[in-house]
Amino acid sequence: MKLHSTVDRVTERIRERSRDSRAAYLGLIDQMTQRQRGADRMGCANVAHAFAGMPTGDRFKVVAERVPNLGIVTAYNDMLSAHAPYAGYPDIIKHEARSLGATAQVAGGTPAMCDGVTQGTPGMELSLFSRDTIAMGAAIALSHDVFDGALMLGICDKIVPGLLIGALHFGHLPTVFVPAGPMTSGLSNKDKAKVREQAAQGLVGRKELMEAEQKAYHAQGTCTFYGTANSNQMLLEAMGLHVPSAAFVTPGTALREQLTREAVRTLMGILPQRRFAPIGRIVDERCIVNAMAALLATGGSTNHLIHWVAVARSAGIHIDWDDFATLSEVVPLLSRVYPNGSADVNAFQAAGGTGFVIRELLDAGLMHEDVLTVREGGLREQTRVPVEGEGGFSWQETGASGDLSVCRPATEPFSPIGGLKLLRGNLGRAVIKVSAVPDDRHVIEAPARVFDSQEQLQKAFSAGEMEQDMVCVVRWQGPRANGMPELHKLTPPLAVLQGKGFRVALVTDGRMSGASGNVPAAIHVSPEALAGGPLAKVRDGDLVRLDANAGTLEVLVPAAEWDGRENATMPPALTVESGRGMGRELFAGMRRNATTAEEGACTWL
Ligand SMILES: O=C(O)[C@H](O)[C@@H](O)[C@H](O)[C@H](O)COP(=O)(O)O
Ligand code: SF4
Repeated sequence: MKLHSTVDRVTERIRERSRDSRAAYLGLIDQMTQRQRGADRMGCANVAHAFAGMPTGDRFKVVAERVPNLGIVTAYNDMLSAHAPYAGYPDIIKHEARSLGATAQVAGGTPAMCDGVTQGTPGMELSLFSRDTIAMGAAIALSHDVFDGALMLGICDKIVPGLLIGALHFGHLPTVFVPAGPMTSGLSNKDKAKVREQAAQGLVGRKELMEAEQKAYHAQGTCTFYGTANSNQMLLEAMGLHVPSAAFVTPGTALREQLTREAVRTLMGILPQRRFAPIGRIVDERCIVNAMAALLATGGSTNHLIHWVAVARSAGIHIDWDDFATLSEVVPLLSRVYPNGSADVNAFQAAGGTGFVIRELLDAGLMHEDVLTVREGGLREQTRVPVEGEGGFSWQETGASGDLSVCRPATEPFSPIGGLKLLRGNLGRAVIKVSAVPDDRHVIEAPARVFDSQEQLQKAFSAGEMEQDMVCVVRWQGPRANGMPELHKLTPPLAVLQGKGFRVALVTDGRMSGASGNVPAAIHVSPEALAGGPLAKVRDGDLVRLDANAGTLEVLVPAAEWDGRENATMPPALTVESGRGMGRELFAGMRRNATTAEEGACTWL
C-alpha cells in the first residue's frame, strides 16, 4: 500500500529538521562500530576484571574463542508487578546464549519506580526524573563496553523510555527489548474505578476499597489497563525492537519463556558478524513516526508525548507536538482498551493485539514498512503471532479482529482520528487524550478554580466546595516546579462531579497517568507556571474554555486586563528548598536543568 501523503510529509519534515543532529549521531555510531570488539581492544586488566565473575568456561570462550558476549540491562525489582517476573530472566538468557555458542552477563541494573505505588504520594515527584536516572543507569551498565549486543529488561512507564534513551546513547549496539507480559485479568478496571468513586463519596470504606484494589492488582505481570506501560509495549512492537507479538503473553507460561529465548536468538541474528542492525540505525525517523502512529491508533498514554520526544532526541531526531497533531488527523483509532473502553489488555491480545494494529496501519499506508528491525522480515514480521505448540511455538499470520468492540480494521475505525490532540491558546500549548472522554465533554467552558497542589483540590472536594461547573487549574506541577507528577488521584473526585452532571475539566502543567481518562484534562501545559507560563496568571472565577474539537485552550479575559496581570508565585512551602523530604532534594539539579514537556523534559541536554 502506498504510504499516506501526510505520514510521508511529517516524516520528511522531521528528517529535514533533524538532518545535522542525525548525521552527527550516525557518524558516532560508525566510529564506534569500526572499533575492535571489547575483549581485543581493552587492556588486559580491564578484560580480566570484566570477565572474572564469569564461569571459567565462559571466560575462556569470550576471551580466547572470541564468541559474542551479550549484555543484559535489567530493571528487575519486586515493587512493580510487571517487573517481578524478570528475577529469573538472566539465567534463562545465559542458558540460551551458551546453547547458541555465546556468553551473556548482567551488565547492570537500573532503578524502576512503580507509579501505582507512588501515585498521589510524595514519591511521584521523583517519577519523571527516574526516567533519565534509568537512562544513566543503562549507560553505566553498557559503559563496561565489552558487549556485542544488549538485551533490555523493562516494561513500565519511565523504564522503557529510560532504557531506550540509554540504549540509543550506545546506538552502535544491536539491542532487543524483552517483555514479561500482563497479569491475568482480575476485577475489571471499570468496576475498580466505580468502587473508587464510591469511596471518594464516602459510600464505601477502606476495607471494601482495599478488597477491590487487590482483586484488580492480584498477580505478577503488567497491570491490565492500557496505560503507559502497555503503551510502551505497543510502541516497541511498532518500532521493531521486540520479538513479534511478545508484548502481551502471560508471565510464567511456557510460551513466555520460549519468547525470552527467541529474544536471545533474535539478538544473535543482528550482531556485527551477522545481519548487523544496531539500535541507532533501527531507530530512524521512519521508526519514530511508526511509533507515533501506533500511539495515536491505540489512544495510548499521554506520557509518550513527552517520553518519545526525549527518545527521538537520543537518536538525533527532533519531533514535537505539531507532528503528533498532524498525524492524529489521519491515523484512525483502531482499538478501545481501558481507559478508552472497557476491555483490558488481555482482551486486546485475544482480539488481535499489536500484530493486528500494525497490520492494519501498514495496509492503510499509515506506517513505514521498509524499515530495519531486529527481525529479518522487517516491520511486516511484527504482524505475526507466536502460537504455542509441541515443544515450542510456530508463527501464524494475524487474522481478522477477534472482537470488533476492542479492535477495528482501518476500514471501519472507532474514530477517523487518533486518540490524542494538541490544544493551543493564550494559556499555552497542552495535550488531551480525547479517546477516553465522552463526546459531550470535548468542549468545556466554565469558571476557573485555581489550586496550587492536588491536595488542595482533594480537600476542596471533600469539603463539598466543588458541586458546580468548573475548570480546575492545578499549577506548579511542571518539570521544574516539582518534577511534573501524575495527578491521577484527581480522576475519582472529578469523575464523581462529572457523573453528577457538572461540566468539569482539569487544566494543569502536570501529567496524568496513562490510565487516566474520562474527565477532559488539558495537561502538560507549556510553558509551565514556574517558568512564567500563563497558568501563573489565572484567577478564581476567570472563564476558561477547553475546546478539544477546535484544539483550543483559552482564558476569556479581556486582553488588556490579561496582559496587565502579574504572575503569581509558587508558594514557598511547596518548593524543594522548603525541605519536603522523600529524596526530592536529590533531583533538584534535574529539575533546574529540565527542558519543557514539549521538548521531552530532558535533563541531560
Ligand atoms: O501512566 C500510567 O499508566 C500510570 O502511571 C500507571 O502506571 C499507574 O500505575 C497508575 O497509577 C495505575 O493506575 P491506578 O493508580 O488507577 O491504579
Ligand atoms: S503498570 Fe503502573 S502500576 Fe502497574 S506495575 Fe507498571 S508502573 Fe506499577
